[in-house]
Amino acid sequence: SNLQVSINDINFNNPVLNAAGVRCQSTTELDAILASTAGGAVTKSATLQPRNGNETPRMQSLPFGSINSMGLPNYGFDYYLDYVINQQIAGNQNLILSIAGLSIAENLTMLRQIQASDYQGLVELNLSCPNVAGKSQVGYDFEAVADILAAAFTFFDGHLGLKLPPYFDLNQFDELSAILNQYPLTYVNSINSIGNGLAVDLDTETVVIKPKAGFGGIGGDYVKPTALANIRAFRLRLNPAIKIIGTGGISSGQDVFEHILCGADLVQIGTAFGPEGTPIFERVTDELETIMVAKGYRSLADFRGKLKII
Ligand SMILES: O=C(O)c1[nH]c(=O)[nH]c(=O)c1Cl
Repeated sequence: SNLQVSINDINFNNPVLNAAGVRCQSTTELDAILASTAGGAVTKSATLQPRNGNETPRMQSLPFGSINSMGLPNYGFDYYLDYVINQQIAGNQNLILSIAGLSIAENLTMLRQIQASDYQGLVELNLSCPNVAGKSQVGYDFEAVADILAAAFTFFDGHLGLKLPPYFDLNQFDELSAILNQYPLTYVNSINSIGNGLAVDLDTETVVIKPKAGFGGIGGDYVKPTALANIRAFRLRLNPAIKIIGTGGISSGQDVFEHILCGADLVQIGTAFGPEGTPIFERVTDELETIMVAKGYRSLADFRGKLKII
């Protein structure tokens, strides 16, 4: 079967990438993803200056997923811009440069530097980091989202995607989609972790991560129903020119199939990529192909967005 996808003339051999944040902070980690079956690689969300991030323990695996409050540890914007440009020079177009400034001004500064550079690939503006103390997720402030997009598109003409937090109210999908449809966005990526969850250790009767008194973003199996709902809701509301990347709760070919059935063009794996490593990409794409063959689908377009109601 044909697993190929194109996003604005950028061709992917298969739809399965890593999600920003897991095993993608260093060039070594990013090279390993590109050397694997993954359809492409996403960089750890960058801030203008390098950051150490929050105190440890800041990520724990849980029975059905993960909890994290990493606090945006990264080697700084220049490190990642250099990497994606070098990959572009080497002929690789399947990179996504993720940025997560701590202010609207910082995000616009990074976008201006990208605009001034030779980078032609995808840019993911992360509006949904839940783990910087004192900073609420921009994605939950619709006026701030509108302000940042209005400012960005006065100068930025690259391929801009938005990484959004999960929403849980249908009126939010209506209201935010009406804003997003006003801009030439390349894609929306739903979802980021479900912010400020809590996990408990029965033996010690403590929380399991140190930052923010144990509150952190939840990922993995726990979040798949929320991810599928966000993908479906945005697909039904957004301009078809705005593609969708599905993230959240993927650890099998079936999960990928479900994300694409709900409307995803590409998908990203975060939590499950941690313990399994790069072999997950071959396993998951093989499982997806097996499902497609069993169902008689020859391409992703045969079933993308075709979830039926009953
Ligand atoms: O704490 C983090 O670094 C982090 N953790 C997440 O779960 N999502 C994000 O977007 C980020 Cl930026």
